[in-house]
Amino acid sequence: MGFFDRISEGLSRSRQKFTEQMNVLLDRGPNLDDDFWDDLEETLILADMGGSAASQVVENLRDEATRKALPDAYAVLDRLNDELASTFATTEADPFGGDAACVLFVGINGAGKTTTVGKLAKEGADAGRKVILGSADTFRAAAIEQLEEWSRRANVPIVERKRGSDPASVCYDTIERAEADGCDLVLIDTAGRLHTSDDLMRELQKVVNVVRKRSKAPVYTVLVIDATTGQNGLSQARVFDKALDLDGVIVTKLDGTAKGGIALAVSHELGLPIYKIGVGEGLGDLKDFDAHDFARALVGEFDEREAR
Ligand SMILES: Nc1nc2c(ncn2[C@@H]2O[C@H](COP(=O)(O)OP(=O)(O)OP(=O)(O)O)[C@@H](O)[C@H]2O)c(=O)[nH]1
Repeated sequence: MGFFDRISEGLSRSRQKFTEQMNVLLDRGPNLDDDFWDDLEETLILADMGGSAASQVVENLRDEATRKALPDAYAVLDRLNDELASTFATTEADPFGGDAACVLFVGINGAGKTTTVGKLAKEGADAGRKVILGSADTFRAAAIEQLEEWSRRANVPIVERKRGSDPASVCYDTIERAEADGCDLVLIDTAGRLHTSDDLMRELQKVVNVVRKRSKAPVYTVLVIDATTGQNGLSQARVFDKALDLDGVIVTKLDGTAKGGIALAVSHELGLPIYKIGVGEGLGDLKDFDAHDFARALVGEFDEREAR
């Protein structure tokens, strides 16, 4: 299955929900009155795209329509994909682009951090990079074993300490070993924690600070969000970003959720790029993020001529 088809299949539930709302909107005819714009904004919000992104998208389309570039609702919906795509935050710096990088994965319990680290280890090793894993999730014994298993699958080394060790010191050791062995991609898994737990967030700040001070390679702090948590993902992102000054986001479990719009909400509101998306549990189920493909998979393709 091709790349776009895989994302498209994953986002089919999000798309179905969106299309149903869109059909209700179009049943009223193609006039661009106030009700149309209000309903379009509501449709975007219902698709979990967040109030900030939804109002920006509607404002831009409304501006274009006023300039007569978009004469009716069919033309507006035909433009929607491009407008959504351009609402995602972008960046030049890509931790997985090939340059040396030290990447810390943070997020709530079960978001998919360990699985994502494992998939990235394999992807990096297959691309000929010298990868090393750090298991700074010293809280859950199973997490250490899980990461060990991924290190075997990807055939990359792992630095680990016994359960209960200080996570910051595991990071320190991982970076030392990476530098000694000439590794150019350091992937560090951290323990899942609720963003509402102040103590655990402070512990994570310490871990991030140690890594930022110690690593010679650029450090990226990446939030892993489970798409199925919907708007809660936006609350998580706000708190993690405030505490850690995030660099970007990876959105997992986009397969089978109707809440794929959360990727846009987080990226737009916090100005964070989406580095990758997870569309399944398997090794090959982590995809590069492409805003146009994502928007197309999220809302479907509206054919203006067909609708007329
Ligand atoms: N369907 C689906 N499942 C995923 C995806 N990514 C991860 N998972 C599953 O989500 C579950 C939790 O993943 P983990 O990687 O253990 O999550 P974690 O964030 O490391 O969890 P903690 O260590 O508790 O913080 C596992 O069953 C994974 O297989 C994805 O993109 N799609």
